[in-house]
Amino acid sequence: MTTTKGLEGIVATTSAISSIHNDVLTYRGYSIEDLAEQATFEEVVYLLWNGELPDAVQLREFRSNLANNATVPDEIYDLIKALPHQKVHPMAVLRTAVSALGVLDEQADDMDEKTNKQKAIRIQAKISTIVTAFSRIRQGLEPVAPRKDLGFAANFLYMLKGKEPSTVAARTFDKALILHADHELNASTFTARVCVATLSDIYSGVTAAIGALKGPLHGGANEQVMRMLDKITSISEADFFIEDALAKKQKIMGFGHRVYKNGDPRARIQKKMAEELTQDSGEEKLYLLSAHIEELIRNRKGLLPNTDFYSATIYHTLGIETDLFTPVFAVSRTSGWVAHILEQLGDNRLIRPRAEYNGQPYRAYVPVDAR
Ligand SMILES: CC(=O)SCCNC(=O)CCNC(=O)[C@H](O)C(C)(C)COP(=O)(O)OP(=O)(O)OC[C@H]1O[C@@H](n2cnc3c(N)ncnc32)[C@H](O)[C@@H]1OP(=O)(O)O
Ligand SMILES: O=C([O-])CC(=O)C(=O)O
Repeated sequence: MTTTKGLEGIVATTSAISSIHNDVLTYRGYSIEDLAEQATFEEVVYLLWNGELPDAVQLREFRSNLANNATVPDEIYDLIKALPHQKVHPMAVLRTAVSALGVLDEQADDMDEKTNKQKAIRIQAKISTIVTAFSRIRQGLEPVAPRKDLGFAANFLYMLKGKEPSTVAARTFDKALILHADHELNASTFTARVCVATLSDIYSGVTAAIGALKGPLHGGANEQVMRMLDKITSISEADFFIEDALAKKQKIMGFGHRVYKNGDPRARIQKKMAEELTQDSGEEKLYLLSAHIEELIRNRKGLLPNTDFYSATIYHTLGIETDLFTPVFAVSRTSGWVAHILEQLGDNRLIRPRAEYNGQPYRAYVPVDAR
């Protein structure tokens, strides 16, 4: 048996959804650069789930399908209100609420492809409503109902703030969602696939994936990046802060990657987005600090930023609360999880690897009185 710690380098499945090859990331064969520049998030979700970009009619229908399914049942609002708002992490709320959506969906256990795709639409559409409702409820505000005339990205920001976002904000957020939509066999996607490969339902798969995304070595890193940036109040402080963290053998959040060793292509796009957005909004200080830290870590450790690093600057500048950064990632990545769940179920086999045993050798049982 061969084993590598953390399954590094192990090819665990075939997949036709996204590819990372020579540090180039593609979704269904389209480069992430082209999609981020030219597509909308809805087009990308359709692409991930169906294998092809939609034509104009298909896109219109898909958009209205999402918009028509964005309202959540009252039980979800009641559940969110009943949770201890000030103490609980929004990712824990999201995990609980998506699981509850499954409880309330009478078709949760219908496993045919058509019904699974309808449930996929329902989950993708409702997840924005859940995240934004939680944010408002914990501030003592009423949740804002989704609007049918807004695109997915604009609707999220509208439900969060209660007012329509600017065109720049909506487009920047749309692009950010595209960049996070899928990423081959990352930890949360693998989790989703393992879960549904037992023939468990799609809600269980997404709930399990949310749990895996929450951790700071994965999606949770974007929140930790912002917490770090908040602690460093000026560029002149950054050198000391980073040196100190490295001396203490702490990991610098938003840097390093299991697969990319020459840099994450998404981070390059996000860096430019962060620069433009912060210049536009007069918050350039945060971008300049981030760029300085990137330079420091590159020189000190040879490490490059991953997709979580500049996300922090972008989300913060868009006015998103820091602990909502990872839920925002989940809103986008749901599209990838669902694509992988559908692919897994389309040609399923139970996922059950082996463990190389390194415990005690075979030994005789000793009765409790004799121990
Ligand atoms: C969307 C995403 O999930 S992107 C990843 C988000 N996560 C983060 O940003 C958290 C910070 N980064 C990390 O912890 C890691 O780089 C990971 C988890 C992303 C990848 O981990 P692995 O492939 O297991 O690499 P591993 O943790 O073994 O690191 C290899 C070496 O680089 C160092 N290293 C890797 N990342 C960092 C970092 N961010 N800061 C400091 N040192 C680092 C490790 O300490 C280790 O050094 P050593 O060989 O001297 O012990
Ligand atoms: O692929 C990974 O290991 C982590 C990552 O970048 C992602 O999920 O977007």
